[in-house]
Amino acid sequence: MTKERMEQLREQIDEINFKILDLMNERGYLAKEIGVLKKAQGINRYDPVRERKMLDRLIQHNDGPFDNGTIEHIFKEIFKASLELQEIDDHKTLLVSRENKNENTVVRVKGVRIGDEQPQFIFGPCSVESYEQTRAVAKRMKEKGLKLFRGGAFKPRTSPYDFQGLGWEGLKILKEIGEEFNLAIVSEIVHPSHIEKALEYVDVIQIGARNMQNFELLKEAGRVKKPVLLKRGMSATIEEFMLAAEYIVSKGNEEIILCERGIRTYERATRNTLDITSVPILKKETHLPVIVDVTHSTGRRDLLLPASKAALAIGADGIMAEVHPDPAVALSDARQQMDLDQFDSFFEQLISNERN
Ligand SMILES: C=C(O[C@@H]1C=C(C(=O)O)C=C[C@H]1O)C(=O)O
Repeated sequence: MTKERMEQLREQIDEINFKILDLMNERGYLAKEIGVLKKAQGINRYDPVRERKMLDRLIQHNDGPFDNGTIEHIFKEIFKASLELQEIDDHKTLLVSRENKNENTVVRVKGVRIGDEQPQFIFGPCSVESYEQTRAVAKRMKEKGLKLFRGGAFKPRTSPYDFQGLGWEGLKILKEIGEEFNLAIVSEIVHPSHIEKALEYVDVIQIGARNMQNFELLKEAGRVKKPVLLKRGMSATIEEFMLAAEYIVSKGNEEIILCERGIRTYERATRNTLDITSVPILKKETHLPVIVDVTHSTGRRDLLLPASKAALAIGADGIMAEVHPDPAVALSDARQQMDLDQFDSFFEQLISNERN
């Protein structure tokens, strides 16, 4: 008997659920229409006075069993959801989003296709310190058939007393070595007014983590026809990272490589915390290639190989890492760069892992 009664009651609840659902959606359409009218008149969508009046009237009519606080709470949720519904129509689809463009963007640099099937590798010293130091790394890369060479000439350093890079002199060295070994040069540019001139020297403009929200720099990089390697800011959310890329694309340059380089957390065992799941998230949310900088994220030589394997396994389009002929005397990042022998064994193990 009680069992039957319970079934009956549940049936009634089910019916009421459907009625509430239909009424909620009917209400949603009305709220959306009000949203359109408000937008046309340029008035604020959120109207707390109207909300207060509605809540007061509802409470006056409330005969229980729910108490007034609960009714207020439930209806406030409905108002909030209606407001969100009004705003969804207004969200422009980002140009960098998969929703806007389904196929992968493939960035082509000197015959290398980044974001296509094959993973790609960008190696080189943290900073260009001299012609000889830079050339030694480039030579080793050439021997491996590698094409993408990184090297910092303009170095945004935390301390003004640390090595600031060789500047234009460094870019000249990179250009010369790039020509000698037919390598593509990836180097950071820090000032919007340098972008134009840098086109003569680099094949990929890097925008570093500290400049991810330098909006003038992003806009300038968006105005040129040159691939951009955009690093995630040290404390940037994935959404902020995507919006930084949007700045570049919105100015006309779609050739962007996103680079996850670790984020700042409380963990001190690594230099930064490699946010490995940002890779599949960015691949899903955007159509841009995503690479992982294993050097800056981990800050530890012993983690370069496992972090690289993890990055490729989770879907990264490439790996970036730092190599120096004599890391102990390097002017920047001495503790985390690989020497040439370590580089040989790192790369050998990485590609044999890829082959298997
Ligand atoms: C729908 C409106 O816009 C918003 C949503 C409300 C609602 O869901 O009832 C109420 C006030 C506004 O914050 C409106 O102004 O009527």
